[in-house]
Amino acid sequence: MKFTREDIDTQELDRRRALYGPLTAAVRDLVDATIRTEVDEAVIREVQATVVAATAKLRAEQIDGGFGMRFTADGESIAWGNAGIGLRNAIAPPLVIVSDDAGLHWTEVTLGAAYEGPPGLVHGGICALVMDHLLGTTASSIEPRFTGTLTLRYRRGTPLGPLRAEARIDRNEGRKTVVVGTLSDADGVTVEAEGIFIGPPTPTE
Ligand SMILES: CCCCCCCCCC(=O)SCCNC(=O)CCNC(=O)[C@H](O)C(C)(C)COP(=O)(O)OP(=O)(O)OC[C@H]1O[C@@H](n2cnc3c(N)ncnc32)[C@H](O)[C@@H]1OP(=O)(O)O
Repeated sequence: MKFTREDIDTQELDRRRALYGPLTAAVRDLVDATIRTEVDEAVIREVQATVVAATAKLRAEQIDGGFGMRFTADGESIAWGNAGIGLRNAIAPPLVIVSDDAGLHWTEVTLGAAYEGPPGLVHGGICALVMDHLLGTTASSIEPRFTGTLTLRYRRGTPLGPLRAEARIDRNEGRKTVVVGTLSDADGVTVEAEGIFIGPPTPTE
């Protein structure tokens, strides 16, 4: 697994956020526009050439493989390639997860055309991505946990549009943390989730 330390201060972190965040948002918008455009063929071909040229510019200098998980000297995590929350990942919705003192974790997100499965509904795998990340973050609120088993019950279709997901720890059993949660639209719950998240063995195990 790729965990690395970035020797940068908060000011530099903010500068990079301000640089890459808008690029990612523009690419995300491009994905949505690509799905929904009705412009004529000549414009499609022109845009394709423009996008190919832009991609070639970005490829002029690249890292090998994925972005990995980086940490600043202050312990702040930089998971910018992450498929759920990555600041530099246009595939990511992106999720912004918040929590309260009572242990509730939640995220409010709008999923558009790029996340469609059945017509007008969110793809089941995308629901799983949202719930895996939210429940995993909840499980990892004290120490890191990996998904062992994720169980989802799709109660009804999840419409594209604004959604809210919530999670809380149900119980801890040694290295295992069981987390439960829901995904909802304005009319109520669409998906129920339960996850068993496993931590690394303690040195004595
Ligand atoms: C930190 C920042 C926030 C991060 C948020 C992250 C959110 C996203 C989370 C993810 O998506 S993680 C990526 C998807 N998951 C993986 O890739 C995990 C792949 N699997 C593994 O690495 C290992 O199989 C795992 C760490 C889950 C367990 O391996 P171990 O060798 O440590 O388990 P072990 O066999 O020692 O079993 C320990 C306990 O866990 C139980 N267990 C093991 N695997 C399990 C499993 N898959 N499901 C349920 N329980 C499991 C096992 O029965 C046992 O229970 P008991 O202690 O009660 O006997």
